[in-house]
Amino acid sequence: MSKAGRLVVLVSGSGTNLQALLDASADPSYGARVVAVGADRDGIEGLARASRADVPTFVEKLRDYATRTDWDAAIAAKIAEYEPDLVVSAGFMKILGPPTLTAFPLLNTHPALLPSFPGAHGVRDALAHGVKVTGCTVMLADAGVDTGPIVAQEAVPVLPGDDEAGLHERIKTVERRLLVDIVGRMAREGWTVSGRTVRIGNHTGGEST
Ligand SMILES: Nc1nc2c(c(=O)[nH]1)N[C@@H](CN(C=O)c1ccc(C(=O)N[C@@H](CCC(=O)O)C(=O)O)cc1)CN2
Ligand SMILES: NCC(=O)N[C@@H]1O[C@H](COP(=O)([O-])[O-])[C@@H](O)[C@H]1O
Repeated sequence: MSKAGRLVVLVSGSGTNLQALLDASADPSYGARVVAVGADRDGIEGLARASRADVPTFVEKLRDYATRTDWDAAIAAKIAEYEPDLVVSAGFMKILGPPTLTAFPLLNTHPALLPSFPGAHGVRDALAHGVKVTGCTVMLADAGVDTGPIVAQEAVPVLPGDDEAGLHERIKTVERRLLVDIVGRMAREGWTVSGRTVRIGNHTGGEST
């Protein structure tokens, strides 16, 4: 059974999911704390949020490395410096390779109901398809793109006149609550993975979370 007290959170943008985790971890009973924040780019609000919270940060830019393999090795090594129990991808916009995936559990949050609309533009793609219901997904990442086992999902209605930004903000309100809940439960209760089923705690019933 895995536990998740030490979190490294990876961001690429505004970091509102990160901020929700920082706020939650201020309560010692939450059971997890953000020990570092990493990014693939600098000058983003997510890094500023970490600095304001006195959390160490690091940036590993793909363009600084000769190959993607070199970048994969570098970001995995940087993550390892902080000895995380769980890495949380919260708006991190790079696919992570085997050096990270084989060393740490990677929890990812995605603004669509996987397996629908995977990838970097889930909200845009769902809206373009004309769905009436979308949502968010928290999953354990594997080597694929948003193909890992699903931990939790929550639906969000698409409203008439929604544009991508407005729908995404509505999704993020739900997503932040879901991510904070799941990370906290994983940290306090641990989790197991059996095939595509993730069980948090010692549940032996049919539920998957
Ligand atoms: N091994 C994995 N790593 C990551 C996953 C995953 O499922 N497996 N999820 C992503 C987050 N994500 C969706 O939730 C996602 C983010 C970005 C992309 C993507 O196509 N990225 C491109 C570059 C895009 C850019 O730089 O703007 C790329 O990596 O080449 C797909 C899915 C986090 N990591
Ligand atoms: N496919 C990855 C992806 O689209 N991730 C999404 O980026 C947003 C980041 O918001 P934040 O930086 O304010 O937390 C979140 O909605 C997250 O699900």
